[in-house]
Amino acid sequence: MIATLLIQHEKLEQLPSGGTLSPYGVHQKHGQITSQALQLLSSQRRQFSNTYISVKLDETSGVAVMKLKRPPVNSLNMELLTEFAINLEKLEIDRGCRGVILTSAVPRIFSAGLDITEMCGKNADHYGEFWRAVQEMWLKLYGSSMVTIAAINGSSPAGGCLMALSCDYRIIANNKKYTIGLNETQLGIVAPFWFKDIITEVIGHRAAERSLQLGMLYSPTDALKIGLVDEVVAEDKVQSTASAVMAQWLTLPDHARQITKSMMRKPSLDRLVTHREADITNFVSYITRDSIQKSLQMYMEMLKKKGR
Ligand SMILES: CCCCCCCCCC/C=C\CC(=O)SCCNC(=O)CCNC(=O)[C@H](O)C(C)(C)COP(=O)(O)OP(=O)(O)OC[C@H]1O[C@@H](n2cnc3c(N)ncnc32)[C@H](O)[C@@H]1OP(=O)(O)O
Repeated sequence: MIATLLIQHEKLEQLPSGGTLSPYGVHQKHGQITSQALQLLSSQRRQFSNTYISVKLDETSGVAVMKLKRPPVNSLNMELLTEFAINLEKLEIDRGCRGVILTSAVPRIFSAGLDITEMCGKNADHYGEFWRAVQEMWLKLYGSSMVTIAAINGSSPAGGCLMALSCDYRIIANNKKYTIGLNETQLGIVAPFWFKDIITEVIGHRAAERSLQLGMLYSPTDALKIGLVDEVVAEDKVQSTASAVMAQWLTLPDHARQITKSMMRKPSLDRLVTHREADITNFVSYITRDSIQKSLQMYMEMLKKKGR
Protein backbone atom coordinates (compact mmCIF):
# COMPACT_ATOMS: atom_id res chain seq x y z
CA MET A 1 0.00 0.00 0.00
CA ILE A 2 2.68 2.47 1.05
CA ALA A 3 4.79 1.44 -1.93
CA THR A 4 1.91 2.11 -4.30
CA LEU A 5 1.26 5.48 -2.77
CA LEU A 6 4.90 6.35 -3.04
CA ILE A 7 5.06 5.52 -6.69
CA GLN A 8 1.91 7.51 -7.34
CA HIS A 9 3.23 10.44 -5.39
CA GLU A 10 6.52 10.41 -7.19
CA LYS A 11 4.71 10.24 -10.52
CA LEU A 12 2.83 13.34 -9.49
CA GLU A 13 5.75 15.37 -8.29
CA GLN A 14 5.99 18.84 -9.71
CA LEU A 15 7.94 18.96 -12.93
CA PRO A 16 9.99 21.96 -13.83
CA SER A 17 7.97 24.32 -15.99
CA GLY A 18 8.64 24.34 -19.69
CA GLY A 19 9.79 20.74 -19.58
CA THR A 20 9.24 18.21 -22.27
CA LEU A 21 7.18 15.06 -22.36
CA SER A 22 10.13 12.98 -21.30
CA PRO A 23 9.50 10.13 -18.87
CA TYR A 24 9.99 11.02 -15.24
CA GLY A 25 11.52 8.66 -12.79
CA VAL A 26 9.63 6.74 -10.15
CA HIS A 27 12.69 5.75 -8.18
CA GLN A 28 13.91 9.10 -7.01
CA LYS A 29 14.10 10.54 -3.52
CA HIS A 30 14.52 7.32 -1.53
CA GLY A 31 15.62 9.34 1.45
CA GLN A 32 12.21 10.99 1.78
CA ILE A 33 10.19 7.81 1.68
CA THR A 34 8.92 7.83 5.25
CA SER A 35 7.88 11.45 5.45
CA GLN A 36 6.23 11.34 2.03
CA ALA A 37 4.29 8.23 2.98
CA LEU A 38 3.09 9.79 6.21
CA GLN A 39 2.11 12.97 4.42
CA LEU A 40 0.16 11.02 1.84
CA LEU A 41 -1.60 8.82 4.31
CA SER A 42 -2.83 11.84 6.23
CA SER A 43 -4.05 13.74 3.20
CA GLN A 44 -6.75 12.98 0.69
CA ARG A 45 -5.72 15.73 -1.70
CA ARG A 46 -2.70 16.22 -3.83
CA GLN A 47 -1.83 19.42 -5.59
CA PHE A 48 0.78 20.34 -8.08
CA SER A 49 1.33 23.45 -10.03
CA ASN A 50 3.44 24.57 -12.95
CA THR A 51 3.77 28.03 -14.39
CA TYR A 52 0.47 27.99 -16.25
CA ILE A 53 -1.43 24.97 -14.95
CA SER A 54 -2.54 23.96 -11.49
CA VAL A 55 -3.94 20.55 -10.58
CA LYS A 56 -5.77 19.41 -7.46
CA LEU A 57 -6.50 15.72 -7.21
CA ASP A 58 -9.09 14.58 -4.69
CA GLU A 59 -8.08 11.03 -3.92
CA THR A 60 -11.39 10.17 -2.33
CA SER A 61 -13.44 10.90 -5.44
CA GLY A 62 -10.66 10.26 -7.96
CA VAL A 63 -11.38 13.63 -9.58
CA ALA A 64 -8.75 16.19 -10.53
CA VAL A 65 -9.48 19.84 -11.19
CA MET A 66 -7.08 21.24 -13.74
CA LYS A 67 -6.98 25.02 -14.03
CA LEU A 68 -5.48 27.15 -16.75
CA LYS A 69 -3.73 30.13 -15.17
CA ARG A 70 -2.12 32.34 -17.77
CA PRO A 71 -3.55 35.85 -17.36
CA PRO A 72 -4.78 37.96 -18.95
CA VAL A 73 -6.63 35.55 -21.29
CA ASN A 74 -5.15 32.03 -20.96
CA SER A 75 -3.88 32.15 -24.53
CA LEU A 76 -2.26 28.85 -25.38
CA ASN A 77 1.44 29.35 -25.91
CA MET A 78 4.01 26.61 -26.34
CA GLU A 79 4.82 26.39 -22.64
CA LEU A 80 1.20 26.15 -21.52
CA LEU A 81 0.45 23.51 -24.15
CA THR A 82 3.45 21.47 -23.05
CA GLU A 83 2.57 21.73 -19.38
CA PHE A 84 -0.98 20.76 -20.20
CA ALA A 85 0.08 17.61 -22.03
CA ILE A 86 2.50 16.63 -19.25
CA ASN A 87 -0.06 17.12 -16.49
CA LEU A 88 -2.76 15.24 -18.31
CA GLU A 89 -0.39 12.38 -18.99
CA LYS A 90 0.54 12.29 -15.29
CA LEU A 91 -3.13 12.02 -14.34
CA GLU A 92 -3.73 9.45 -17.07
CA ILE A 93 -1.22 7.05 -15.59
CA ASP A 94 -2.26 7.73 -12.01
CA ARG A 95 -4.59 4.93 -10.93
CA GLY A 96 -6.09 7.22 -8.32
CA CYS A 97 -7.46 9.58 -10.97
CA ARG A 98 -10.59 8.72 -12.98
CA GLY A 99 -11.87 12.11 -14.05
CA VAL A 100 -10.64 15.61 -14.85
CA ILE A 101 -12.54 18.87 -14.67
CA LEU A 102 -10.92 21.43 -16.93
CA THR A 103 -11.49 25.05 -16.00
CA SER A 104 -9.87 28.46 -15.72
CA ALA A 105 -8.31 30.35 -12.85
CA VAL A 106 -8.62 33.61 -14.82
CA PRO A 107 -11.87 35.51 -14.21
CA ARG A 108 -14.23 35.76 -17.20
CA ILE A 109 -11.98 33.83 -19.59
CA PHE A 110 -11.81 30.09 -20.17
CA SER A 111 -9.18 30.44 -22.91
CA ALA A 112 -8.66 32.92 -25.76
CA GLY A 113 -7.37 30.09 -27.92
CA LEU A 114 -3.96 29.76 -29.45
CA ASP A 115 -1.51 32.49 -28.59
CA ILE A 116 -1.48 34.47 -31.81
CA THR A 117 2.02 35.76 -31.08
CA GLU A 118 3.25 32.16 -31.49
CA MET A 119 1.99 32.28 -35.08
CA CYS A 120 3.36 35.70 -36.08
CA GLY A 121 6.80 36.88 -37.07
CA LYS A 122 8.62 33.64 -36.15
CA ASN A 123 10.52 31.14 -38.28
CA ALA A 124 9.30 27.91 -39.87
CA ASP A 125 10.97 25.71 -37.22
CA HIS A 126 9.15 27.55 -34.49
CA TYR A 127 5.79 27.19 -36.24
CA GLY A 128 6.41 23.47 -36.73
CA GLU A 129 7.25 22.96 -33.06
CA PHE A 130 4.29 25.04 -31.97
CA TRP A 131 1.88 23.10 -34.13
CA ARG A 132 3.23 19.80 -32.81
CA ALA A 133 2.50 21.04 -29.28
CA VAL A 134 -1.06 21.98 -30.30
CA GLN A 135 -1.56 18.51 -31.79
CA GLU A 136 -0.10 16.87 -28.69
CA MET A 137 -2.45 18.74 -26.38
CA TRP A 138 -5.41 17.66 -28.50
CA LEU A 139 -4.33 14.02 -28.85
CA LYS A 140 -3.91 13.76 -25.08
CA LEU A 141 -7.18 15.48 -24.21
CA TYR A 142 -9.43 14.02 -26.88
CA GLY A 143 -7.78 10.62 -26.46
CA SER A 144 -7.96 10.59 -22.66
CA SER A 145 -9.50 7.50 -21.11
CA MET A 146 -10.58 9.53 -18.08
CA VAL A 147 -13.91 11.31 -17.88
CA THR A 148 -13.23 14.89 -18.95
CA ILE A 149 -15.59 17.75 -18.20
CA ALA A 150 -15.11 21.35 -19.31
CA ALA A 151 -16.32 23.83 -16.71
CA ILE A 152 -16.39 26.84 -19.01
CA ASN A 153 -16.29 29.84 -16.72
CA GLY A 154 -15.60 32.48 -19.37
CA SER A 155 -15.12 33.19 -23.05
CA SER A 156 -13.78 30.37 -25.12
CA PRO A 157 -13.03 31.21 -28.74
CA ALA A 158 -11.08 29.11 -31.29
CA GLY A 159 -8.46 26.89 -29.59
CA GLY A 160 -10.29 27.43 -26.26
CA CYS A 161 -13.44 26.05 -27.85
CA LEU A 162 -11.44 23.13 -29.26
CA MET A 163 -10.30 22.25 -25.74
CA ALA A 164 -13.88 22.31 -24.48
CA LEU A 165 -15.11 20.31 -27.48
CA SER A 166 -12.51 17.66 -26.73
CA CYS A 167 -13.99 16.93 -23.31
CA ASP A 168 -16.82 14.47 -22.69
CA TYR A 169 -19.21 17.10 -21.34
CA ARG A 170 -19.42 20.89 -21.40
CA ILE A 171 -20.98 23.18 -18.78
CA ILE A 172 -20.90 26.92 -19.41
CA ALA A 173 -21.67 29.86 -17.14
CA ASN A 174 -24.81 31.77 -18.00
CA ASN A 175 -23.32 35.15 -18.84
CA LYS A 176 -24.20 36.90 -22.10
CA LYS A 177 -20.73 38.42 -22.26
CA TYR A 178 -19.13 35.00 -22.67
CA THR A 179 -18.82 33.59 -26.15
CA ILE A 180 -17.74 30.26 -27.50
CA GLY A 181 -17.06 28.97 -31.01
CA LEU A 182 -14.51 28.29 -33.71
CA ASN A 183 -14.08 31.83 -35.05
CA GLU A 184 -10.95 31.19 -37.16
CA THR A 185 -12.41 32.62 -40.39
CA GLN A 186 -12.94 35.92 -38.57
CA LEU A 187 -9.16 36.06 -38.20
CA GLY A 188 -8.77 35.29 -41.91
CA ILE A 189 -7.49 31.78 -41.22
CA VAL A 190 -8.83 28.28 -41.74
CA ALA A 191 -9.59 25.82 -38.95
CA PRO A 192 -7.61 22.63 -39.64
CA PHE A 193 -9.38 19.38 -40.57
CA TRP A 194 -9.32 17.95 -37.06
CA PHE A 195 -10.94 21.08 -35.58
CA LYS A 196 -13.58 20.72 -38.30
CA ASP A 197 -14.04 17.02 -37.57
CA ILE A 198 -14.57 17.47 -33.88
CA ILE A 199 -17.10 20.28 -34.11
CA THR A 200 -18.97 18.26 -36.76
CA GLU A 201 -19.05 15.28 -34.41
CA VAL A 202 -20.48 17.43 -31.65
CA ILE A 203 -23.05 19.63 -33.44
CA GLY A 204 -23.63 17.85 -36.77
CA HIS A 205 -22.68 18.69 -40.34
CA ARG A 206 -25.10 21.49 -41.20
CA ALA A 207 -24.56 23.48 -38.00
CA ALA A 208 -20.80 22.93 -38.21
CA GLU A 209 -20.59 24.12 -41.80
CA ARG A 210 -22.46 27.34 -41.02
CA SER A 211 -20.57 27.82 -37.80
CA LEU A 212 -17.14 27.32 -39.36
CA GLN A 213 -17.73 29.33 -42.53
CA LEU A 214 -19.01 32.31 -40.59
CA GLY A 215 -16.55 31.89 -37.73
CA MET A 216 -19.46 32.12 -35.33
CA LEU A 217 -19.16 32.90 -31.65
CA TYR A 218 -22.20 31.93 -29.61
CA SER A 219 -23.67 33.16 -26.36
CA PRO A 220 -24.14 30.39 -23.79
CA THR A 221 -27.85 29.99 -24.55
CA ASP A 222 -27.27 29.90 -28.33
CA ALA A 223 -24.43 27.42 -27.83
CA LEU A 224 -26.85 25.21 -25.90
CA LYS A 225 -29.43 25.43 -28.71
CA ILE A 226 -27.00 23.99 -31.28
CA GLY A 227 -25.52 21.43 -28.88
CA LEU A 228 -22.11 23.07 -28.67
CA VAL A 229 -22.45 22.88 -24.88
CA ASP A 230 -24.47 20.44 -22.79
CA GLU A 231 -25.60 22.71 -19.98
CA VAL A 232 -25.85 26.40 -19.10
CA VAL A 233 -25.83 27.11 -15.38
CA ALA A 234 -25.54 30.12 -13.08
CA GLU A 235 -22.02 31.43 -12.87
CA ASP A 236 -21.58 30.32 -9.25
CA LYS A 237 -22.84 26.81 -10.04
CA VAL A 238 -20.36 25.88 -12.77
CA GLN A 239 -17.92 24.00 -10.56
CA SER A 240 -20.53 22.28 -8.40
CA THR A 241 -22.47 21.18 -11.50
CA ALA A 242 -19.26 19.85 -13.02
CA SER A 243 -18.58 17.85 -9.84
CA ALA A 244 -22.13 16.49 -9.77
CA VAL A 245 -22.02 15.46 -13.45
CA MET A 246 -18.61 13.90 -12.91
CA ALA A 247 -19.91 11.87 -9.96
CA GLN A 248 -22.72 10.58 -12.18
CA TRP A 249 -20.37 9.57 -14.98
CA LEU A 250 -18.07 7.86 -12.50
CA THR A 251 -20.83 5.54 -11.34
CA LEU A 252 -20.24 3.58 -14.54
CA PRO A 253 -17.55 0.91 -14.65
CA ASP A 254 -14.38 2.43 -16.15
CA HIS A 255 -13.71 -0.49 -18.43
CA ALA A 256 -17.04 -0.37 -20.29
CA ARG A 257 -17.09 3.42 -20.54
CA GLN A 258 -13.47 3.67 -21.66
CA ILE A 259 -13.81 1.13 -24.45
CA THR A 260 -16.97 2.86 -25.63
CA LYS A 261 -15.24 6.24 -25.60
CA SER A 262 -12.30 4.85 -27.49
CA MET A 263 -14.60 3.30 -30.13
CA MET A 264 -16.29 6.65 -30.67
CA ARG A 265 -13.09 8.70 -30.85
CA LYS A 266 -10.55 6.40 -32.45
CA PRO A 267 -11.30 7.26 -36.09
CA SER A 268 -10.65 10.99 -35.54
CA LEU A 269 -7.56 10.35 -33.44
CA ASP A 270 -6.19 7.93 -36.02
CA ARG A 271 -6.73 10.44 -38.80
CA LEU A 272 -4.52 13.01 -37.11
CA VAL A 273 -1.92 10.46 -36.00
CA THR A 274 -1.69 9.13 -39.56
CA HIS A 275 -1.41 12.58 -41.11
CA ARG A 276 0.47 14.26 -38.29
CA GLU A 277 3.63 15.22 -40.18
CA ALA A 278 1.67 16.31 -43.25
CA ASP A 279 -0.55 18.43 -41.01
CA ILE A 280 2.53 20.15 -39.57
CA THR A 281 4.01 20.78 -43.02
CA ASN A 282 0.66 22.11 -44.15
CA PHE A 283 0.37 24.41 -41.15
CA VAL A 284 3.88 25.79 -41.62
CA SER A 285 3.43 26.49 -45.30
CA TYR A 286 0.04 28.09 -44.62
CA ILE A 287 1.03 30.26 -41.68
CA THR A 288 4.19 31.57 -43.37
CA ARG A 289 2.18 33.01 -46.28
CA ASP A 290 2.49 36.80 -46.39
CA SER A 291 -1.27 37.23 -46.63
CA ILE A 292 -1.86 35.08 -43.53
CA GLN A 293 0.83 36.86 -41.53
CA LYS A 294 -0.78 40.15 -42.48
CA SER A 295 -4.24 38.97 -41.41
CA LEU A 296 -2.95 37.82 -38.04
CA GLN A 297 -1.01 41.02 -37.46
CA MET A 298 -4.08 43.10 -38.28
CA TYR A 299 -6.17 40.99 -35.92
CA MET A 300 -3.65 41.47 -33.10
CA GLU A 301 -3.64 45.22 -33.72
CA MET A 302 -7.42 45.24 -33.61
CA LEU A 303 -7.36 43.37 -30.28
CA LYS A 304 -4.83 45.78 -28.82
CA LYS A 305 -6.79 48.86 -29.97
CA LYS A 306 -9.96 47.43 -28.46
CA GLY A 307 -8.14 46.91 -25.17
CA ARG A 308 -6.95 50.52 -24.91
C1 LIG B 1 -5.44 25.07 -45.98
C2 LIG B 1 -5.75 24.79 -44.55
C3 LIG B 1 -4.54 24.88 -43.67
C4 LIG B 1 -4.94 24.98 -42.23
C5 LIG B 1 -3.79 25.45 -41.43
C6 LIG B 1 -4.14 25.84 -40.02
C7 LIG B 1 -4.28 27.34 -39.84
C8 LIG B 1 -4.21 27.84 -38.42
C9 LIG B 1 -5.24 27.32 -37.53
C10 LIG B 1 -5.21 28.03 -36.20
C11 LIG B 1 -6.12 27.43 -35.27
C12 LIG B 1 -6.62 28.02 -34.17
C13 LIG B 1 -6.55 29.46 -34.04
C14 LIG B 1 -6.67 30.10 -32.71
O1 LIG B 1 -6.96 29.62 -31.65
S1 LIG B 1 -6.24 31.70 -32.94
C15 LIG B 1 -6.81 32.55 -31.53
C16 LIG B 1 -8.18 33.05 -31.76
N1 LIG B 1 -8.63 33.75 -30.61
C17 LIG B 1 -9.41 34.80 -30.67
O2 LIG B 1 -9.87 35.23 -31.69
C18 LIG B 1 -9.70 35.49 -29.35
C19 LIG B 1 -9.11 36.83 -29.32
N2 LIG B 1 -9.33 37.48 -28.05
C20 LIG B 1 -10.52 37.99 -27.66
O3 LIG B 1 -11.51 37.93 -28.35
C21 LIG B 1 -10.53 38.67 -26.33
O4 LIG B 1 -9.22 38.92 -25.95
C22 LIG B 1 -11.22 37.87 -25.23
C23 LIG B 1 -10.67 36.46 -25.10
C24 LIG B 1 -12.74 37.81 -25.48
C25 LIG B 1 -10.99 38.60 -23.88
O5 LIG B 1 -11.40 39.94 -23.99
P1 LIG B 1 -10.89 41.01 -22.93
O6 LIG B 1 -11.56 42.30 -23.28
O7 LIG B 1 -11.07 40.50 -21.55
O8 LIG B 1 -9.31 41.09 -23.13
P2 LIG B 1 -8.51 41.84 -24.30
O9 LIG B 1 -8.31 43.25 -23.89
O10 LIG B 1 -9.17 41.61 -25.61
O11 LIG B 1 -7.16 41.04 -24.29
C26 LIG B 1 -6.20 41.22 -23.25
C27 LIG B 1 -4.82 41.04 -23.84
O12 LIG B 1 -4.67 39.70 -24.35
C28 LIG B 1 -4.28 39.72 -25.73
N3 LIG B 1 -4.89 38.57 -26.41
C29 LIG B 1 -6.17 38.24 -26.49
N4 LIG B 1 -6.35 37.10 -27.15
C30 LIG B 1 -5.12 36.68 -27.52
C31 LIG B 1 -4.64 35.56 -28.24
N5 LIG B 1 -5.43 34.58 -28.71
N6 LIG B 1 -3.31 35.45 -28.43
C32 LIG B 1 -2.46 36.39 -27.97
N7 LIG B 1 -2.86 37.48 -27.26
C33 LIG B 1 -4.18 37.62 -27.05
C34 LIG B 1 -4.85 41.05 -26.22
O13 LIG B 1 -4.17 41.45 -27.37
C35 LIG B 1 -4.58 41.94 -25.04
O14 LIG B 1 -3.19 42.27 -25.05
P3 LIG B 1 -2.67 43.71 -24.54
O15 LIG B 1 -3.05 43.73 -23.09
O16 LIG B 1 -3.39 44.74 -25.35
O17 LIG B 1 -1.22 43.67 -24.79
